[in-house]
Amino acid sequence: MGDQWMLAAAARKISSPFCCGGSLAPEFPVRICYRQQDSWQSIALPDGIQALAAACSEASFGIGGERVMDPSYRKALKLEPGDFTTSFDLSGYGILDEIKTLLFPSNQRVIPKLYKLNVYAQGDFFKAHVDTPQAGNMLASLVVSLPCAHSGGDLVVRHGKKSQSFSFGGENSDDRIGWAAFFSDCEHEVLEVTSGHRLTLTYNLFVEESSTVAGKTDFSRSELYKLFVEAKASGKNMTLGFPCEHLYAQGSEVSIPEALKGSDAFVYHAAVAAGLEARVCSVWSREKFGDSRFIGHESMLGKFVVSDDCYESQDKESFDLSEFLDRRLVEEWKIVWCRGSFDWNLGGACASYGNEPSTESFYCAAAILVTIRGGSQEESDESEEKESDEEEDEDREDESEEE
Ligand SMILES: O=C(O)CCC(=O)C(=O)O
Ligand SMILES: [Fe+2]
Repeated sequence: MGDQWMLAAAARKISSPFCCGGSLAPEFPVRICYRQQDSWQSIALPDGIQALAAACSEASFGIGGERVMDPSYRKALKLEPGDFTTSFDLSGYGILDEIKTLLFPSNQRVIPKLYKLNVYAQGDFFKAHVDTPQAGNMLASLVVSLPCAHSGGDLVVRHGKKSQSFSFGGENSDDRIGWAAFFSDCEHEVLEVTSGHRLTLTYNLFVEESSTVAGKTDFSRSELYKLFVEAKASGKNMTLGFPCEHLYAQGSEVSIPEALKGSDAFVYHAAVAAGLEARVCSVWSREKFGDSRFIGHESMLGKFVVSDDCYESQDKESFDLSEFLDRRLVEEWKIVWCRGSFDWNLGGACASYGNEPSTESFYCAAAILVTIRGGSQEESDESEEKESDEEEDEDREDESEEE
């Protein structure tokens, strides 16, 4: 089916950002009240940063289930939310509205939870990691850099082959607030602070379940939507598969479509807007957790590809999940993958470097499956067989073209 390449091309054209940021001048000095042993101290930034730093403790991070203090990977100071209060009011500056517009095209309700205060002094940094999902509905992270003179300490966020830097330091860093938000599965790092103090508040951004408010983004203006409409009118029966660009928290307790991020949400909503049935499947490996099965079953994120079945490799050593996804799902479930060459990001970030230790929460690969119901079942079986033969041929052709 040639259409699948057109659908793939249209899906690739969706340019939904994976991060965003900005800067603003606070109307009033930002105050911080922090606990110092048995008393509380108050400072008005940018003054008092040395004393605030002295009240902080060293910041840890997670490798798998372990909490690690390793100054060669992360060197920074922290205060827990219970140990400080601040006059900085996130809702007062329109930052969340901007994040919602750019990162949440399906208009989910976003709830920020203050996570930490961090001080990065000269020579401090945080190497590449992803933010450990605190729950399935934690989709993004927000860093707010408070007024404090410093240089260096850029935040670099990566998503696939793309990368974006946010620089809060340099001139005016003592009287401006800088911020950056990104989907938490995107790898990011804080480069070394070369002078002064980089003072940040970090927030986890959660979406509220069943909070999608229709009408903000018009999905029907996209080329993808038009192709979905054509596919629906074609009378064919088939299931189109779109590998997700983002990773998703395993065991997510949020139901679709709220849990979807950026361009993945766009694909889902364009299909639904075209009157098609869309669902999300996800795949993960339990290998690192003492159970070497590849499992697919019902999840709150949506239906797994393989429903309640467990897929146990006959030969665990040679089991290749990418192969499984690419070939067996095409052969057995007749999924027509709409994508160019795709490197399944099989939760590469899972259970490795996180900002928190966790063996329970990790990210997994996901795909959006769009079902087109056209003719009768008999016709559908025939056409599916034919489709799958043709599409395998095309797949092979495509691969050889790309090589
Ligand atoms: O401070 C920043 O820009 C990012 C910090 C971070 O990645 C974290 O605390 O997990
Ligand atoms: Fe982080």
